[in-house]
Amino acid sequence: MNTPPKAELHVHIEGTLEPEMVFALARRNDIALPHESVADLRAKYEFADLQSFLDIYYANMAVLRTAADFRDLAAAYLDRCAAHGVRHAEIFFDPQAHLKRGVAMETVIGGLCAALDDSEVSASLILCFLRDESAESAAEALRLAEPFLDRIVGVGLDSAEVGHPPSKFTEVFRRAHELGLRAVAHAGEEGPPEYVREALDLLGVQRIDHGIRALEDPELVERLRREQIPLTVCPLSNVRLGAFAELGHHTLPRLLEHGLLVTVNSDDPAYFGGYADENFDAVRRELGLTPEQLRTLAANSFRASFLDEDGKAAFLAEVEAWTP
Ligand SMILES: Nc1ncnc2[nH]cnc12
Ligand SMILES: [Zn+2]
Repeated sequence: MNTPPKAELHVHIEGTLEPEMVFALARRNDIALPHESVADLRAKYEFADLQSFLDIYYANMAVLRTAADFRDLAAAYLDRCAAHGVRHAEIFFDPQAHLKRGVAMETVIGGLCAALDDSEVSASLILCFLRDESAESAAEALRLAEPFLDRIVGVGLDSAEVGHPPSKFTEVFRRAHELGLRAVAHAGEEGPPEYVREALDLLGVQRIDHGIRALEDPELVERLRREQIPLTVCPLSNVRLGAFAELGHHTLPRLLEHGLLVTVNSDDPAYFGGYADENFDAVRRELGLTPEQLRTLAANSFRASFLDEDGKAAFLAEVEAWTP
């Protein structure tokens, strides 16, 4: 599979927890699992919607206890990036899901950073707030992260979308901006186009994660085009969570035709059947994207990143030099 060098801007590190690692960490931490085998666990990865995925995603996370667990998780993801042409990664993590289980912020960030510091892949961390938890809980997570702000590039917003509009988190995003952090938010994955507008206008985000439902609102599409707001689209995720019946029905080509700054990402690759390179290959195969469109998607990923201008230029030269 030959795909261009790329950045991954939408991956949840907890979503890279492969079933084999669930079992290995359960053994290491002496945790009993309600699954007979790796195959038994994997057989449960049939999702009707976002919530049915989130239920098992949060349950599996219970095996992550120590800094070494978080290090090993991130190291496995970054090794895979290095082997498959992901040159830069901006990695989401969900600290509230760990704090709740008694795992300290320092354990989570310390473990993840041990892997980042050891990797040849350029990488940074984005702290996500869980939108189905309270705004106070999000503010507490940000407060606990303040000693580690030099290790975090930005904040994000994820988990169950419908019924949890961005407006709920205006105050904590205001605080994040005050602390000098960048901001992104999941919006328009299952939620309405209005949530995309709120994320832009109330949270001041620089990218929209998913954003696929924006297409229902022509004025919003025009704004996304005019302002070149990046969308981090996750094709295999959208199919596995039921937004599209099959990949051949995905609206990625329409987003590109509208002139939007679209990127392709994996979201939760251990659950959705493919890492970033496999998402690139799948859209090439199933949507007939041309090598030049793949090059555009890869160039967009660096343009939309939080790298500095020199960093972007160096990676963009690699994309330009790629031969299909
Ligand atoms: N696709 C997704 N949407 C919202 N929250 C998530 N957390 C992990 N994956 C997610
Ligand atoms: Zn996501």
